[in-house]
Amino acid sequence: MIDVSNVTISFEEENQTHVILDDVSLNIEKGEFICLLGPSGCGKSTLLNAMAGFLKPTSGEIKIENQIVQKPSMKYVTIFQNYGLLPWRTVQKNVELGLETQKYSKEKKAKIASHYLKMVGLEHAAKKRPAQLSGGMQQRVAIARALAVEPDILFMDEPFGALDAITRMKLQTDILEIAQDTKKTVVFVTHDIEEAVFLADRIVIMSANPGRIKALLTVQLPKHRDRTSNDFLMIRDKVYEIFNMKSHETIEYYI
Ligand SMILES: Nc1ncnc2c1ncn2[C@@H]1O[C@H](COP(=O)(O)OP(=O)(O)OP(=O)(O)O)[C@@H](O)[C@H]1O
Repeated sequence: MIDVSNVTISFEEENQTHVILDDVSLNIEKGEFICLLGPSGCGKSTLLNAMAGFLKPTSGEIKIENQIVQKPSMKYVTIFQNYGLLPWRTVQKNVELGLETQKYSKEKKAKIASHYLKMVGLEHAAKKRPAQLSGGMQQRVAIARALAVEPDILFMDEPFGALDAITRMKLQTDILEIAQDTKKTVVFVTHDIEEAVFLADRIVIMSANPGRIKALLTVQLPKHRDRTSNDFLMIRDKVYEIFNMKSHETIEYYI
C-alpha cells in the first residue's frame, strides 16, 4: 500500500547540508500496523511526514496505492501528540470537523460522530469541551475525529507520548482493537520499545546521523498481546539487542 523507495531528505542550514534520512526504502502492506522506532533525532517524524505528504523527499519517491505522494489527502489522516482539538467546540463538534468539507446533512454528521465517539468510549462526553477532559480523553477525541473521515491509513506521531503509563497502556489496547476491527493501515512513531512490541506487526528500527533503517523485525505474537509473556519479553529483548542495549553479564537475583 505504501512504497518508500530510496528516500533521502536533507535540509540546508547556514550553507551546510544536513542529511536527515539517507536512502530509506520500505514497503508497507494494506492492513499492517507498522511502528517506526528509534532514538530521538533519527528521522522518524520526518519519514512519517513525508509519507503523509507534509514534506517532499530531496530524492527518491513515496507512493501510496501506486500514486506518488504530493500533498496530504483525506484518504490518510495524521494524529499528533498534541491532540489539536479546537477548545471552543464541543467534543461532538470536534469530531465532526473533518466531515465539514463533505456535503453531509447535519443529522448524518452527528450520527457518524456519535458512532466514532462510541468506538473510543466517549459517547457520554459529547457535549463537553476539550478543557473538561483528561489528556487521555482528549487523545481519544482526536482518534475519533481521525476515524470519522474513514481514512485508509492512520499516521500517528507519538500520539500517547504525553500520557501517563496506565492511560497509555489502555489507549494502546484500544487503538490495536480499533485498527484490527476497522482494518486500517497504521504507521505509528514511537521511541518506546515496549509500545512498539505491543502494537506492531512489524517494527522498523531506525538509527540516527543520518537516519537509516537498521533492521525490520516481524512481531509474531497473537492478536491479544500479554506484556508479561515469555514470547513478548523475548521480542522486546531482541529489540534491545539490536540497539546494543542488552547487558551480557549474568545477574543473579535473590528474592
Ligand atoms: N525543517 C527542518 N530543518 C532542519 N532540520 C530539521 C527539520 N526538521 C527536522 N530536522 C532535523 O531532523 C532530525 C530528525 O528529526 P525528526 O523530528 O524526524 O526526528 P525523530 O526521530 O522524530 O525525533 P524525536 O523522537 O525526538 O521526535 C533532527 O535532527 C531535526 O533537528
